Amino acid sequence: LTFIEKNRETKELEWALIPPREVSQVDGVFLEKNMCNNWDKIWNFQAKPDDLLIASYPKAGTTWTQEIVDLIQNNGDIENSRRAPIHLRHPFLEWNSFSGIDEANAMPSPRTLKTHLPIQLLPPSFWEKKCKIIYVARNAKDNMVSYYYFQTMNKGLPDPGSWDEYFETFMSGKVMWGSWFDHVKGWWKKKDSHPILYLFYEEMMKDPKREIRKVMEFLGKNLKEEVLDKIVNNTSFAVMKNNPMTNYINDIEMNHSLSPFMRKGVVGDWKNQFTEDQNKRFNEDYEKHMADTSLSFFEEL
Ligand SMILES: Nc1ncnc2c1ncn2[C@@H]1O[C@H](COP(=O)(O)O)[C@@H](OP(=O)(O)O)[C@H]1O
Ligand SMILES: CCc1ccc(OS(=O)(=O)O)cc1
Repeated sequence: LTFIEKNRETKELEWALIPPREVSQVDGVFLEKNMCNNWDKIWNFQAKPDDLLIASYPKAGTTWTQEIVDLIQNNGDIENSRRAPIHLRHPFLEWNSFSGIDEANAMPSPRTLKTHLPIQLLPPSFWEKKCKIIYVARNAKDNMVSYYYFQTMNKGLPDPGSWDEYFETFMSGKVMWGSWFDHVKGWWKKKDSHPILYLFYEEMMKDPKREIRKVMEFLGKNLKEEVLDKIVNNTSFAVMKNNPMTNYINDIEMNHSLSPFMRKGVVGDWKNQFTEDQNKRFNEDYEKHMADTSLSFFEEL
């Protein structure tokens, strides 16, 4: 075996020995057990008026949005955005392994923070301080497929079982951070009474420059066209897949040989995963869940 092959084997063996995280609940929402045990600390987090929060359901395009925001804040300075891995640049509020709350508290303002919490579990200080929030959403079918592969490679999350099993788990909302339906609908409603920029993964794929401009305006910045073009290029899937500061390559809980963090980055991959039966069942359930919202998604481009 070459050194690289041996190293990979050792890493995979180490990964296999990491015990899966335990899950518990806060107000009926499944969260990692440490988060639930530390819930008071999370709930009582003190946001500041100039905090920016990036919120999403897991696997909706969070990292992509984070990198876009960071580059806009740094006027397109690529070197500066490569100063640290994305989870250190933007504390992951509720995630204990990265000590999200402690990192946020230690960070100088203005801070950019990340969360996957559903609207009803967001610490109230974000509302009290009227913090700007960017929410990114992705169509449920692609989001489900992406989450399934993420759970297969990430020991920070429960083992998803087979795809067929996972389909049922996701539809019932018994996944970490809760039901996709409640998440996207809750944040959609809140945008009418709070400064929330609601983005869609599919729109970002269709016209990245237009969506990046929206983020820039929301942040009150004014960048030249050439800087915007630079940001478009540097936040493409291909560039971010090769960027060690955005691809979680050094996270010991992730086994990228099972499924890379930067997996496919497309709209419509669900067609390669859903059976005809699952698609039919999904569409029926979807109609019921989404009957009470004006929110709609593209499932293909
Ligand atoms: N620059 C980019 N362009 C398009 N998709 C991207 C992207 N960066 C990350 N993604 C995709 O966004 C998903 C991860 O989202 P999150 O950051 O919320 O975990 C993954 O989807 P896939 O698993 O479908 O490939 C990943 O490949
Ligand atoms: C391992 C912790 C972790 C990292 C990233 C997660 O979500 S997302 O990629 O930002 O959607 C979730 C858990």
